[in-house]
Amino acid sequence: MYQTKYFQASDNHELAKLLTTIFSTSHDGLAICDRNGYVLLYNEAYLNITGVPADILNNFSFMEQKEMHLVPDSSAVRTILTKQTHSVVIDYANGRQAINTATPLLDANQELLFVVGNVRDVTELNQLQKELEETRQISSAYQRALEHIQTDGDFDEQIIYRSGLMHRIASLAKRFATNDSPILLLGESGVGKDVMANYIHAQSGRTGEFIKINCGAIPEHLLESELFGYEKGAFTGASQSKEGLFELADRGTIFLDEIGDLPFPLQVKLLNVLQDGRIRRLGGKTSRQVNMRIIAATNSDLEAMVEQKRFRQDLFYRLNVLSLTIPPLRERREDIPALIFYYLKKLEWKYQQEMRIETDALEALMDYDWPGNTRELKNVVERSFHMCENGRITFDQLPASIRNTQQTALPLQLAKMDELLPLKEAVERFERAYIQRVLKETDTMQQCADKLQVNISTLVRKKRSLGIK
Ligand SMILES: Nc1ncnc2c1ncn2[C@@H]1O[C@H](COP(=O)(O)OP(=O)(O)OP(=O)(O)O)[C@@H](O)[C@H]1O
Repeated sequence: MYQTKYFQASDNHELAKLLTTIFSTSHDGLAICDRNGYVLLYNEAYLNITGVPADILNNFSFMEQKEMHLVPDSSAVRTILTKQTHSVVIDYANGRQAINTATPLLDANQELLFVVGNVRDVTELNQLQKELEETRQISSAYQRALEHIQTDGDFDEQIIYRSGLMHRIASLAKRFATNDSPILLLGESGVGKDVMANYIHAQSGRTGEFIKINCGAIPEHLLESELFGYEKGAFTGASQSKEGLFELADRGTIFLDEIGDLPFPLQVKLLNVLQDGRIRRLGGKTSRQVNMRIIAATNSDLEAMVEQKRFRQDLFYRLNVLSLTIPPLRERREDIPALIFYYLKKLEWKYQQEMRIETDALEALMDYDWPGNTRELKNVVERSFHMCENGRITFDQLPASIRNTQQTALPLQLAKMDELLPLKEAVERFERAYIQRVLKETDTMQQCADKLQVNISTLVRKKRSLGIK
């Protein structure tokens, strides 16, 4: 301590008052204990930073608090044992992180009188550092997404990915693109089969058109004439002849989406086209050669359909020469931020409005399982873009299904428990997980006890018996 020549405390009372003011207004937590670790004095900041409730400090020594796992560590305990100054970084149960320093005060015989503990909250500092790091990562993801968008040009033909898994699939697609064999694209709805088909066509160097038809969306009797075309008079109403989609796709690509819905009679016809590359219009007498690439896609289990005799085995083998399975988004989570930034960028350009996404919102989007895959993600980003205020997408604006991922995780995990346990153990597991979750969501033990509607000593006992640190 430094003292100027002007300092003169008139008596001990005045000095005590001065020290009390310093003690109670300090932003650092301060706690003084005796040689047995019993707390003698502490300030408000100590309670706020550590989250240890006053009645615990008043009744339990630092050793007992550590033993009961009320605090993860204690520099005071180390100082009592060694009579040396100790500093430790502690992550308290309330989520705060602090540098906890204990200094011994020794008497003339080098015996320990008191330990002075100082707790400096570094949560915000670390949080700022973490956010800075995240912002750096986000902006580099942004940058990479932008570079990708800029180099590949047309927005609508983009396949956005960052995962190694998609990288391998896209490389394979690029290799497949250059030959003429049929390609079968498999994967859940919304994973990007359509986008992949477009990409393959764009990479193929084929000069003709990319023609898409959804085999499940057109009634059977129309589908045949759509695909093969017809000659004048082929059926009532055929007043003129018309080219079919196969012919239109000459020198290009035809994309048969939902191939599993192709009616059985048409499956034979498609097989013939695949075998000889020739088509004959309805009512036509001659067939003509077409040079088209066939890409088929489905989210059904075609092999199961073959077994159930709902899909021809020979056609399945013919289509399945080159197949690509696009994994669901939840199996390639690195793609999620890249897709989010890609869609945000598109919207920013369209609406000429800058948009930022807060870290916790981004984290929630990355944790979510996306049953509707990229299609669902695109809709969520678009909805959030329009709902947000002040150019920031926040966690609260996300759909409830995404916000609740964390909350539903616990019952789901329990639902997935396949071993049968004695009831007592099962209840204990649940209690442990539940208390840990509420501890995470609250700042102090008191708040946690209030949420659980138990008193704090019950909570302390439970934590101890369940081995919660
Ligand atoms: N890798 C990707 N990059 C950019 N956009 C994507 C990507 N994957 C999917 N999308 C977008 O997600 C939406 C759904 O994709 P797509 O229609 O290709 O899925 P799908 O697998 O063909 O679905 P379905 O089986 O229902 O037809 C589209 O708007 C598409 O632009």
